[in-house]
Amino acid sequence: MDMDHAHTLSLPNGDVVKKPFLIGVAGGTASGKSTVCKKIMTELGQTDMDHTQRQVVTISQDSFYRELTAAEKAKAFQGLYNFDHPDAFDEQLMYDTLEAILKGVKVEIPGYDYKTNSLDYENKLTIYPADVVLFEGILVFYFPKIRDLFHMKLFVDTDSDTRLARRVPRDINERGRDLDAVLTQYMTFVKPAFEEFCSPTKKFADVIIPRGADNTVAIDLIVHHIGEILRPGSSAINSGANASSNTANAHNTTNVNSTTTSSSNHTPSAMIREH
Ligand SMILES: Nc1ncnc2c1ncn2[C@@H]1O[C@H](COP(=O)(O)OP(=O)(O)O)[C@@H](O)[C@H]1O
Ligand SMILES: O=c1ccn([C@@H]2O[C@H](COP(=O)(O)O)[C@@H](O)[C@H]2O)c(=O)[nH]1
Repeated sequence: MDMDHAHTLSLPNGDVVKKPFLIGVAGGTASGKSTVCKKIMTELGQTDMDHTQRQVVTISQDSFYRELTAAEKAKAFQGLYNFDHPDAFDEQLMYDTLEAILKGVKVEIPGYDYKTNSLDYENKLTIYPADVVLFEGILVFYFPKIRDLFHMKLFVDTDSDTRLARRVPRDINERGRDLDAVLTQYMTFVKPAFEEFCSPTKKFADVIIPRGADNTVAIDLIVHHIGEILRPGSSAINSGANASSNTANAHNTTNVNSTTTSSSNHTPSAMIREH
């Protein structure tokens, strides 16, 4: 297979397929990862479009949870299963799937049913070769081999009180949980695992988005950058944030403020790392 152009791959049989630009979107639970992805897709004009025609698609890391045994499911119903530990995910399947996507192969990904804690093969998502693939989840930067596949890495940085305040009603209203189980799971697993496994991966991000989807300045900047990358003839895919140069220096950041004044007291709209 020949990687002869920034946006396409030439197959040995002469076919040319799209070479997607892969973006990782990490962040704590209920930080707004899905909402940020939706906003990016909307701003790139991808809503109200047949999914086979989409240039931008979003995949959730939750589609790569390992299947639970009956005993594990019984624990999960009481909030006593650790879904926030890296071992809860099928790392190899995640890697193989992203590799296939990067090769322009059409893949099928199951949905995830939070009410039954299981993969949902009735609601599969077919990923057709796309220009941009967003892969979102709490631990998408945790696994080094997977981290190295991303051309761009975003971290949605929402404070833990706000995340908990969002998670409780979401899990009760949308994920079929009761208050006791939500709080038990949060205090026993979610919070400690965030500190141990998710939060330390923030240093790998190219762009940190404080306040998530509320941060329209950061989202506009990201959308503009993606637009530049996708522009025909652009060489941007091979520069800047790049899958082959994932040695982001945690100290090498530029703060982009939402206001024109640059007082150090302002929370930055986005922190863009320079490579
Ligand atoms: N900026 C925001 N303001 C208010 N509610 C939000 C905001 N962003 C997300 N939410 C809500 O918080 C919950 C979690 O958001 P979601 O995007 O699903 O987070 P994640 O994908 O990180 O788990 C959802 O119910 C969503 O509607
Ligand atoms: O069956 C499950 C699977 C996952 N979870 C929790 O979901 C979050 C990750 O999803 P977000 O949308 O990023 O919040 C993770 O913290 C798991 O604890 C679950 O409760 N049950």
